[in-house]
Amino acid sequence: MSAVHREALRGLYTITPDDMLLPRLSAMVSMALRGGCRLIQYRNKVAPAPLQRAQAADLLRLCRAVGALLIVNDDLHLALEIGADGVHLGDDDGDLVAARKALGRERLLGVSCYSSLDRVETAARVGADYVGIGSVYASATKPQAVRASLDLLGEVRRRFGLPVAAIGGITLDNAPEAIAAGADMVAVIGDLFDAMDISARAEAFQGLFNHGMPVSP
Ligand SMILES: Cc1ncc(COP(=O)(O)OP(=O)(O)O)c(N)n1
Ligand SMILES: Cc1ncsc1CCOP(=O)(O)O
Ligand SMILES: [Mg+2]
Repeated sequence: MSAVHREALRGLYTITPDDMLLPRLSAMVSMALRGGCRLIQYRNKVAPAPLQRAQAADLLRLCRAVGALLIVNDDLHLALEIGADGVHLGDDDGDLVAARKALGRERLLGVSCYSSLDRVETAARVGADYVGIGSVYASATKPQAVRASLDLLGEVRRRFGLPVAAIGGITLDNAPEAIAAGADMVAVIGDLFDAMDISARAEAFQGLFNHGMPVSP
């Protein structure tokens, strides 16, 4: 993994909300980038494939302009097709070994591990670049998600040395607790994109990593 990639695996990890409008989604992600976020995941569970492709390509353009990384959720082929910086795969999203091979060493592979140390072990064995742990808190975006304990964040970090993204119900209020427990990244949808000022909220999340305290409310 390059130094640039390693550096990006700390801080706010912006995950996109389901949105059927390309300009609106791009405008929202631009605000997160303006707030200093340098890691974006394109996740859209409702858009048809052609719109997904167009949205992901536009987000990649925005990320490239500021030196941020774009990870595509679920879809290795889309990630490779647009030349994204990596893919994030869960339990049902395809073979991890094949994905690692197709991505090469330069592009990132993120793996959802839920609350399972066995899955973290598998992710480490196949050469994942980071793991997602959660849902750490109750998530309005994905209420049915399995829950993971805060303690697991630190345990995964200590035992496997892989960057850990805490996900699920993360807010500006509870993120310090997740970071103190061992999260290298906080992966956020709702509390970022529901904010009145998305840039300010992104900056506040980033500030938790830079100074240990939010920059602004
Ligand atoms: C950083 C991060 N961690 C976990 C997930 C969840 O992935 P998955 O379990 O495949 O669920 P969906 O996101 O596809 O609904 C994630 N996307 N990102
Ligand atoms: C994709 C995913 N996986 C577990 S919770 C979740 C959704 C996270 O969204 P939010 O930050 O709004 O809880
Ligand atoms: Mg998935």
